[in-house]
Amino acid sequence: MFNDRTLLITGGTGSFGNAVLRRFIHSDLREIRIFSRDEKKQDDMRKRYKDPKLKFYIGDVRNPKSVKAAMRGVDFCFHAAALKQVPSCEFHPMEAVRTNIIGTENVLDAAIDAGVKRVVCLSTDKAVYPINAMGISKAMLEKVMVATSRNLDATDTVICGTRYGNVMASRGSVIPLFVDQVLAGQPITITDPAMTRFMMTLEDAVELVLYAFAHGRNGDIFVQKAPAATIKVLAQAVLALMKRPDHEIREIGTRHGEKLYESLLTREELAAAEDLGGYYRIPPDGRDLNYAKFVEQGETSITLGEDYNSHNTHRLDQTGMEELLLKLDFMRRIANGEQAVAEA
Ligand SMILES: O=c1ccn([C@@H]2O[C@H](COP(=O)(O)OP(=O)(O)O[C@H]3O[C@H](CO)[C@H](O)[C@H](O)[C@H]3O)[C@@H](O)[C@H]2O)c(=O)[nH]1
Repeated sequence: MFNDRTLLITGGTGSFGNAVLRRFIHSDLREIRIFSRDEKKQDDMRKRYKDPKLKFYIGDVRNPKSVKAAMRGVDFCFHAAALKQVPSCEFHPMEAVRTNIIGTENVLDAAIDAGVKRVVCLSTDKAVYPINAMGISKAMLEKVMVATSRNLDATDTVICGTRYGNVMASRGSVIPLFVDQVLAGQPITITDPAMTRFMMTLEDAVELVLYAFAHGRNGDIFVQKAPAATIKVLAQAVLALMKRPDHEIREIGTRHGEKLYESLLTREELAAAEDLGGYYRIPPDGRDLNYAKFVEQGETSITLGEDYNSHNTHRLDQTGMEELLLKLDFMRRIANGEQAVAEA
């Protein structure tokens, strides 16, 4: 699939980078470059994989020089470096601007200059109708990606993107939190029982990026269709698997910057998207900067439909949620009464 080429993963020490490595360390890639700021995590990875194919680059997407140096000789790039925490971006929005927006510009510029063949940028459902600084900065990442992709005809580079929802049981997320609360004998805290979230595994996220890698044209954004569940059903499913169905559940209310449901496609995008079965392809807007088209003429089709969101997608009941949870190694261990640590 990779044909003896070199892959660079920005933010490669995170859970996505690790999932890619678990899958492709023994593939036909010649070299995998891990680019991140985190010396300690790079060292842990070096020890864990012990593979000469892996090369480590200390750097920061905010620093164009460091990105440029790592990009030389690269064929493919997965751009996963980001500030992802909603609260920290909310209090430090300019940090999100520097990493998620300017950092993306730096990565794309360096990739184009280095003649990288394919770049896939990772975004999130929180970028759709964004209400918090993290989502807004990721929406701008997408805009930077699409705008840059318009000018690539004379180059060898294709850049596209993916959007995915919450990764189930990632470290610091709600599933390991519920598990810890049960094990500590504390009530499970749920924000709003009716709140819904898309449910995706880390492997789903890797699949989606590979799909984009294989099929993406300039400016495309790919979305995976995914089921969703209410937080109440999620809590009940976790308790059932831990054989503690009567454990106390406490409602704490919606947190700052949080939505009742997440959207993966706006209705405007859904009207233009290509349905590929398990995925949607959102093509870039092919119009040029002709203000008459933007300002004086409209389209009626887009006002009729709905967006694609975690309220109107396939809804899991408790049994479905339990089945999905059991696909996670972490949750299988917990259900067996073993100790387990959530994915980084
Ligand atoms: O004590 C809690 C904590 C969370 N939730 C609910 O569980 C769902 C998922 O919450 P997570 O904290 O697991 O995930 P978020 O959707 O809030 O976002 C998380 O994933 C994002 C990436 O998409 C960012 O990394 C973000 O900072 C991180 O919190 C939400 O509906 C939330 O309201 C509860 O019911 N109880």
